[in-house]
Amino acid sequence: MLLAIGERRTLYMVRGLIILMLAAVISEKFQLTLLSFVIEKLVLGAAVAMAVIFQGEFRRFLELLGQGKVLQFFQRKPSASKPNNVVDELVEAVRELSQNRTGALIVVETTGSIDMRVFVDQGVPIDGEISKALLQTIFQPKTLLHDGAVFIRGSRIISAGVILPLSDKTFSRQLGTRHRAAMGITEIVDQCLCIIVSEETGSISLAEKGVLDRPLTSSKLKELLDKKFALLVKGESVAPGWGLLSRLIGPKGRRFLQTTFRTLSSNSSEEKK
Ligand SMILES: Nc1ncnc2c1ncn2[C@@H]1O[C@H](COP(=O)(O)OP(=O)(O)OP(=O)(O)O)[C@@H](O)[C@H]1O
Repeated sequence: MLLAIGERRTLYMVRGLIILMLAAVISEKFQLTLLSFVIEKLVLGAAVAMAVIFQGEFRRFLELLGQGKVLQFFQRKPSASKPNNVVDELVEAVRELSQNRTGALIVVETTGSIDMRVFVDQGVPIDGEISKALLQTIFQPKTLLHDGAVFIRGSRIISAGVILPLSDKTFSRQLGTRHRAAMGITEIVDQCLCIIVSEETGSISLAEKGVLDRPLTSSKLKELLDKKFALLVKGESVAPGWGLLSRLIGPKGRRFLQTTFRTLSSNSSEEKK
């Protein structure tokens, strides 16, 4: 229940915690003792749950703090960017799959790392460099792995045969479960895109945040992917896991945190000298 399985869900959880904290302050102000007691316990429980959810981020934060490199925490992991050849290999594979009417479903991680527990089935680990040949091979109808989605992180194919959660939205009859699965995963996980090649028509679609952009030509797909990853590289330098916090505190808050931590880091390096 309390797994951080997507930025949007996490955002709702943090909002919930903030609402609870506000309710605690208000009930205390109006001296509603019993309500205040209950809310206080709820806030405590929620805070512990959040600490468990973000344990990875906290651990990394404390490690970097100890090393006096806390600024690194606010820098985006290089995996968010995709070198041109990765997008090229991906688009070339999609173009040929589309020409041959070979169905395909590809989940591409954008910012941060997706908690793979969000997948209904995590599929079979591959951990191979992206290549047109590998993608085409996986989606050949005679292979065992062609059913399901391929999951891409950075420049690597992490797994194949991944089963995604389906969207509950009502669809045009033209769109079957492959498209529903693409919309389902992008509805609940913000930090991914999903590329779909229809087996029936060969049409290419791109799903993001539960919305399908279709039909696309392969050159349009390349344009969209290039634009997306260029934006990510230019984007604010906040660690993926903290994208949520960053959104909550806004640009002023980010500047304040970065200045504070820059000062702290320089103080700690001076102390070392
Ligand atoms: N939940 C899912 N997660 C991952 N892949 C799925 C899922 N559901 C279906 N698929 C893939 O989609 C294929 C079935 O596609 P289906 O024909 O129902 O969808 P479609 O959207 O009409 O696609 P197409 O246009 O290619 O026919 C399955 O063989 C499987 O590979």
